[in-house]
Amino acid sequence: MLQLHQVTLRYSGAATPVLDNLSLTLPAGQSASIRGASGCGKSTLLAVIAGLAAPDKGLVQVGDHVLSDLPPRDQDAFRRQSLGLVYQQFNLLSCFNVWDNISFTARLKGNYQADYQHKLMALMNIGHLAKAPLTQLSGGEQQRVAICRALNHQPALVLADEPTGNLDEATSERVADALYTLCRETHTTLVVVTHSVEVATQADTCFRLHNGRLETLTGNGEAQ
Ligand SMILES: Nc1ncnc2c1ncn2[C@@H]1O[C@H](COP(=O)(O)OP(=O)(O)OP(=O)(O)O)[C@@H](O)[C@H]1O
Repeated sequence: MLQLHQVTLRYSGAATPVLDNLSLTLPAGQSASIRGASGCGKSTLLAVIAGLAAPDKGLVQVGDHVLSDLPPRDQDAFRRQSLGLVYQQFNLLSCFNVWDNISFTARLKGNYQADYQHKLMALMNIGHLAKAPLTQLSGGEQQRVAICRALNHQPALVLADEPTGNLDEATSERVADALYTLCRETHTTLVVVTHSVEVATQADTCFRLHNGRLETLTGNGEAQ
């Protein structure tokens, strides 16, 4: 279960809060998509859920953990164990090849399984790139490496910021399908920020972020 309770965040110097008393309940294993105008606060919301940005007020609860109640070291451990993050800018390690980038977090967590990694890479159609240096990859290929890395340690919650932003329409559809299907199969809670209607509408609940609050467009996830 992912729960946000009356979360407010205002960046210093901003006239209004980017998140304004925002609440959300998403049952474990369900997926949610978040759309909204550029600059409305979608990436900020993901950063708050991940505990990477502290709200001025409100609580974020992932499973049994209220992140802000944990000391910093335990927050880091929690992120390593339980979160899979797909960043807009990929944040891959350019000194490693594709295989080692994808295995990195799973090795840190101690649940690296080569068979599972092969499966993920095949689903994302990058199996042939295992030995390739990152410098030889297109933006779309790097994006799929980043998605595999986020899923490989089998986290309880995956947060994906524009996971298909660099992909053509056909590849975007395939990658989004694989992401949603894998998360359903593994009972992983998934939050996807996207501008794509096609990607958004595959989620169990579709939200729009507007004026600092979430509105439910379709599905039965709860928000305010
Ligand atoms: N660290 C920061 N300090 C101050 N303002 C910030 C910071 N990060 C983001 N902002 C501002 O907060 C607002 C929301 O930014 P955010 O990146 O969350 O929007 P977004 O909805 O993800 O945008 P996009 O769809 O363009 O990626 C923007 O006006 C942005 O300029």
